[in-house]
Amino acid sequence: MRRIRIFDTTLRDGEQSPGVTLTPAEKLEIARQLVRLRVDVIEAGYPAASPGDFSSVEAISRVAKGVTVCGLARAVQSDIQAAYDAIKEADDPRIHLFLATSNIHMEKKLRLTRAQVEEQVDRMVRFAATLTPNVQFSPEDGGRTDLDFLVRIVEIAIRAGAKVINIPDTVGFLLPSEYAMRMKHVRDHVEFGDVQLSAHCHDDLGLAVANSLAAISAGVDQVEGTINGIGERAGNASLEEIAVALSLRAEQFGASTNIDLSQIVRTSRLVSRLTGMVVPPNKAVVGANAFAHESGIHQDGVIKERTTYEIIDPSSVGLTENRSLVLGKHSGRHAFRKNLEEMGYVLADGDLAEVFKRFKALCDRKKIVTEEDILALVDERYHEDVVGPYALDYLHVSTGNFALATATVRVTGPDGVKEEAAVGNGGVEAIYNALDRVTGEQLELKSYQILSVTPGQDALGEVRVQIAAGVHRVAGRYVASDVLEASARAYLDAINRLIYVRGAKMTVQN
Ligand SMILES: CC(=O)SCCNC(=O)CCNC(=O)[C@H](O)C(C)(C)COP(=O)(O)OP(=O)(O)OC[C@H]1O[C@@H](n2cnc3c(N)ncnc32)[C@H](O)[C@@H]1OP(=O)(O)O
Ligand SMILES: CC(C)C(=O)C(=O)O
Repeated sequence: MRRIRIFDTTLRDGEQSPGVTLTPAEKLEIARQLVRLRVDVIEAGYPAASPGDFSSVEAISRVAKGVTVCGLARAVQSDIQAAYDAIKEADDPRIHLFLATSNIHMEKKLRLTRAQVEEQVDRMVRFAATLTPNVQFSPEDGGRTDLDFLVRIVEIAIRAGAKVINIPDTVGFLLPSEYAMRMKHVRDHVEFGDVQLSAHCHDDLGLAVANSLAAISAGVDQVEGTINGIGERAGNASLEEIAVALSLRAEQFGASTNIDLSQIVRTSRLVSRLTGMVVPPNKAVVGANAFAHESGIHQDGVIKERTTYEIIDPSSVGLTENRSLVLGKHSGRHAFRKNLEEMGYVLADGDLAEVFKRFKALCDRKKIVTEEDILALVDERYHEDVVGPYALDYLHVSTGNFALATATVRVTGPDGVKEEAAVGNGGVEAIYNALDRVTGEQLELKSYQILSVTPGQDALGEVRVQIAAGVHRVAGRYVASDVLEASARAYLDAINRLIYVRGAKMTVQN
């Protein structure tokens, strides 16, 4: 059986989702989980994009062992050099460079002729190959590139030293049969030798996974995608869907992957929490309803025999019942550490002590502490690595059903401690008006969501917000047992990230 290599670009193309800004510590945590998931390649970011991106990719290269770590670069020397400098300590560093080859991109965006693009591909792939033997080249918008020209470009890239050729359907335009034909055509018309062929699909027509699977049937060696299908516009191919489809229908594809399917649900939840991108309930494999049966006939069938209506065994993708851990206010550090290890988290002593302290505080407020509660506490630890300029010291909200709500906040910021009060139509609006006064920011609240981390009246509430300020759109989130406190802190988190995105200094502990 052929082995398909899984190339994860959650940290690069996934982070290109509007509103998603991951901190270096959050990226590192996702990378660690991708190693547990056993992906073959982690595209860790775009090192030339910013100093923050560079240092995240560098940190991931040092920590993510046993996988290929890849950095993206335009076909320009400075991007390629930055990519190499960031990944050079990885076990297997890969430079991924791209240059658009469709007529529309060459004429309107790059303003280059075909001859110039050919020359630049040749020169830049050769340059990348002087830095590392593991060079991947992508003719961007390969899905809309003239086929003869595509063949020509692939020949040039291979001759110049590329070891992986990725043909992206950058704008998600192709149908599965067309994408498969394109892959076959390239393979049939170019001498590949041991060079790998790769697929990279976008979901503009909802066909990213179908196109990726069609490419596998057509013989590609590698597929690229993201966890939960996040990414530019409508997103990328969902890696978890591809991995499960390949596992379930291995005979039809004659292919398998190295993915540890039991890590899928955990990975999906981590990515959703850290990116703030909620997984739709009806999403295949990882949606909340993916294994829920509503109608009587289905329920009857599943009770009699699960496989009447379930083609995937939920436990195979790591979906275990939310077991209530036998952990409470009388539990000690050892039991807590052991439970965390069973969930896949191995924390350093200092981190463990911090999470344990929060766990004890939570036990005072909550009767039953579940696995989800503890995962939320662990995630919050990473979350606090964003040491932006603003921190909430004090919050008081007064609200009812027939008067304006009032909120008083005290915030430590770049100019010291400030206190403000404001009114609003509800508690949250009052808080946000007060925080706007404290920070002096002109913000537009684009979205606000409260999610219950666990069931029950004493559940932890997670608030996710998206704010816009000028050209920037960023997300913030916070988990707390009080939703008004979570609302305030999520908003401040978004403001801190906004400042980070604008290039302000941020302290991060790796
Ligand atoms: C399909 C994809 O997902 S591609 C990856 C997308 N990811 C990103 O863009 C990462 C984040 N990007 C960034 O931080 C910035 O865009 C940077 C640092 C890469 C470049 O920033 P700037 O130098 O300010 O350029 P800007 O983004 O405005 O414009 C892009 C320039 O690169 C050129 N360019 C675009 N693609 C390529 C390429 N593959 N190789 C070489 N040049 C390219 C454009 O033609 C344009 O050049 P021009 O300034 O001569 O017109
Ligand atoms: C950089 C390339 C591979 C890309 O992301 C795309 O074309 O969608």
